[in-house]
Amino acid sequence: MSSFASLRASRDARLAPTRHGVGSASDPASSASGSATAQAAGTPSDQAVVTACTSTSSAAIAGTTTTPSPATMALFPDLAPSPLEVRTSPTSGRGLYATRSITAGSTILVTQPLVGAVSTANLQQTCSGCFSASKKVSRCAACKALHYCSAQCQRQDWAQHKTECAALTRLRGMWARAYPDRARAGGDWTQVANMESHAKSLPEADKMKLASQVQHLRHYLSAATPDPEDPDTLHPADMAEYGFTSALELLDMCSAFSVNSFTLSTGDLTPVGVATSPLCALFNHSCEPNAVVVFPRAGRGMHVVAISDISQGQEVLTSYIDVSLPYAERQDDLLERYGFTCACPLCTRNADLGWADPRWCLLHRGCKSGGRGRVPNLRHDGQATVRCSCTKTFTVDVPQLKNLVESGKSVLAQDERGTLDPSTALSTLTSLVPRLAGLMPPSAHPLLQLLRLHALLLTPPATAVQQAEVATLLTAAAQGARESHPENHPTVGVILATRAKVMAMDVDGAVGAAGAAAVGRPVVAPQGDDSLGRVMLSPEGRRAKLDQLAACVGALRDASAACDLGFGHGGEVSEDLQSVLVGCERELDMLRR
Ligand SMILES: C[S@@+](CC[C@H](N)C(=O)[O-])C[C@H]1O[C@@H](n2cnc3c(N)ncnc32)[C@H](O)[C@@H]1O
Repeated sequence: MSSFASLRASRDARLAPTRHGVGSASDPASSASGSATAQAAGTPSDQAVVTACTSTSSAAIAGTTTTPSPATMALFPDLAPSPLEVRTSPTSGRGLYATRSITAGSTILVTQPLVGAVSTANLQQTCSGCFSASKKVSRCAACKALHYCSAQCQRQDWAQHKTECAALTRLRGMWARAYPDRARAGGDWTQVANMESHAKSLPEADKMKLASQVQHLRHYLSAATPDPEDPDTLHPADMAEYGFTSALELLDMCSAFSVNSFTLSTGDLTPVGVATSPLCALFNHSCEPNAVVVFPRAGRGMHVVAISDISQGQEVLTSYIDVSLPYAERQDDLLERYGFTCACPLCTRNADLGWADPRWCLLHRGCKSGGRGRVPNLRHDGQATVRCSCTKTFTVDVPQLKNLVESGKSVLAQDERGTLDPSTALSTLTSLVPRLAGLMPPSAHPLLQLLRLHALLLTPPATAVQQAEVATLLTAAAQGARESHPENHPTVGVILATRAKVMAMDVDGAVGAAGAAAVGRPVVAPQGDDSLGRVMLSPEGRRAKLDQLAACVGALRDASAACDLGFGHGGEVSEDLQSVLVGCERELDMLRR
């Protein structure tokens, strides 16, 4: 975790170059997005910032004229060895462009996040040093808030954690005194200043939310150094001490962190917090990205991986949101948090009324061409007529559909907040998932996410029947994810990896029961052990077992190939798959002899 420990020094450091004109005329972007100081002072750069923030078209539009941004390049030495350069487009501000052709699966950039923070819900099972998810973490004895997987991680994080540790310790004590019942129950500043902020163009209500965050921050910063004469009162920190001269500057900084943060995730894409990297924040967005930001190995930084071939001069685009969401939700998220309307090819396609987006469509039962129709307006009362891509129409009971979709979203929201009760959720999903699957394909929202959650709640499977059920759920999820994500997206790899590992599990003594289900064979029960402890099988059982193991090996190889491209040839998921694969191949080999 990073803190504001060196804020004052680093702000001082960044003020000098800003005053001497980092934003030169040859680099309009750096003056456009400018420094917080310049914007607050009301220089001409203000207008440029507002223009960039309210742009409504995508950087991905072919033919958009771009200009190089050498001053921004100079700010980021990590860019020098990468095949990327900063250019500015009139529609989306600065962005990163390929200086040579890049093939799918290549790691384009590796960098350490400047700031990383584990979210509250994940604090107790995630190391705040390397951000790996681990059951064996020890908490910081002083603040009792952060956890570490090793003494080494804790030592390395101490320089960052020291000030916040003091603040958290004091805040914990104050909170316990205020709520005794509840307590019993339970870088580089120049780069930061260069991040885009939308503070000035935000609607009033959003500004108020930001202002409340600023107040929290001021209290938090002062908490580490109590007033000796009044230690029980928390006074907001004097931000002038940190180099801020106006409230707007502070709003700007909080807004910039919100616009430029990334989901911090484990090697298998499980979200555990937020990370900020001013360098990675230079990537513009597309809902059909050609690159992804991943954290393939705990503690080894964030990697930007190409998921399709990128030609020289093409903009490298990542996605700021979950690309499997329907158009309306993607647009809402992007407008609310990032202040722009996306006009990427996927969003543009939504205007084609003859196209049923796999993320938001209904199955046309009995359609010979497997056609689908667009989900009607869920505010519609009663039956709605839906046109299938085969041109025929079918009807849908809208209130019933709305009810199912909303129940699904509510389960997902509980899961995101960390308030999900697993046994209640399991019983809800056992009836909800098949009902939704009768109406929509697995690629549609929220069915795709529910299939994954249902499988997760049944993992590790307790019986061979459950094992087969998990494999079936994940087979559907993988099929859905392929349709709702760009090719080679690591999410598909992670689903395939989970499925393959479940198939290879030894449940009820019947190895690869899910593999049996996958090839339509009965589960093979062992007939006992021989004198060497080897499992004995009848000839028929041996043949079935061979098929099961072959199915597992096939699934593991498919997953491995998908993860290779999605994570840039390496990472925890790929390594894990390799070790399971070696075991299954060895077993298959022995059985064949
Ligand atoms: C993380 S920053 C990306 C870098 C930014 N262009 C800059 O100059 O610093 C996010 C901001 O870039 C702009 N942006 C990113 N992708 C865009 C797109 N597809 N269309 C329009 N604006 C975009 C928006 O203003 C957004 O809030």
